[in-house]
Amino acid sequence: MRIPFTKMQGAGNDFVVLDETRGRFGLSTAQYRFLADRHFGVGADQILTVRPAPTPELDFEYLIHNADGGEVENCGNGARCFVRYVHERGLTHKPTVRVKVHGGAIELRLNADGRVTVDMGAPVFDLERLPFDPTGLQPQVSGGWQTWPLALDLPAGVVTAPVAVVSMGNPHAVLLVDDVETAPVAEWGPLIERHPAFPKRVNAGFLQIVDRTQVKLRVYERGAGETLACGTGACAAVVAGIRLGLLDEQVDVQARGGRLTIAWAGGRDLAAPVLMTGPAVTVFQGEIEVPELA
Ligand SMILES: N[C@H](CCC[C@H](N)C(=O)O)C(=O)O
Repeated sequence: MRIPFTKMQGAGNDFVVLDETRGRFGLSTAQYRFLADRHFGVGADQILTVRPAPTPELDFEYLIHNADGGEVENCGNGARCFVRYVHERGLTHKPTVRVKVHGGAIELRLNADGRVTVDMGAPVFDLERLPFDPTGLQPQVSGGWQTWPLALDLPAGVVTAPVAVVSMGNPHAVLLVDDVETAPVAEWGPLIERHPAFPKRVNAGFLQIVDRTQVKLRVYERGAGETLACGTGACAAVVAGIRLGLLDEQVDVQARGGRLTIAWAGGRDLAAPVLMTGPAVTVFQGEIEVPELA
């Protein structure tokens, strides 16, 4: 099956975008994995799919599949690319669009300066909804909130990683580190991602606080490995930093692939939405022959 696609990136987190507004390709998990493969397919961290809105109050539906082919609840950098895509393709002329995602609905705005602002909705702290199973874990009080001491079984022995847990529709575990450049992302990331306390696995964020309005972040993403930026991860990290009493309400997040700005008034209202602003770039368009893969 020959499929047209658009390659996009948001702060270095890269995507294959598929237009299913006029019909579906009916791709299997293996075919999504093929599209994301950097040697045999196009190559991407996630595959984004544009579909017509399921209900009149929405403008589109937005599906996200990780590089491993699994469908997930939300993708922040992808959301910014999504709104640039639907404008560039003439699928809408509305500067702000409301989009259904697996984890709920989000609002996307294309700004005059070319950056994109996304209302990512309110963070979720309910452990069952995350989902996070705290059985056998004792929370550690930290700055008026809490972290959970995950035991990680490293070759050199067991270490404890105290993580803050929060959902942006998708699950995140945030670990404070002194220096992101020397943080054990490759070693600890996969162990946190697949830790038994996370029944649906988790995205693992490594957060360095520079000051109350600037942080550095690396994320070992569920189903994709370390990416150059993670939008929901940036939201989750800033939310955790604010709840731990370490950050102000607007924070610049420096990821390896670019800068995102996150704002959350959670110090006053935990149900406040998280607003994320950042770049969204179209890299190229193409077509690819996708083999029949069950
Ligand atoms: N790996 C994530 C999905 C993509 C999130 C990330 N690319 C973003 O920009 O939010 C998950 O499994 O929940």
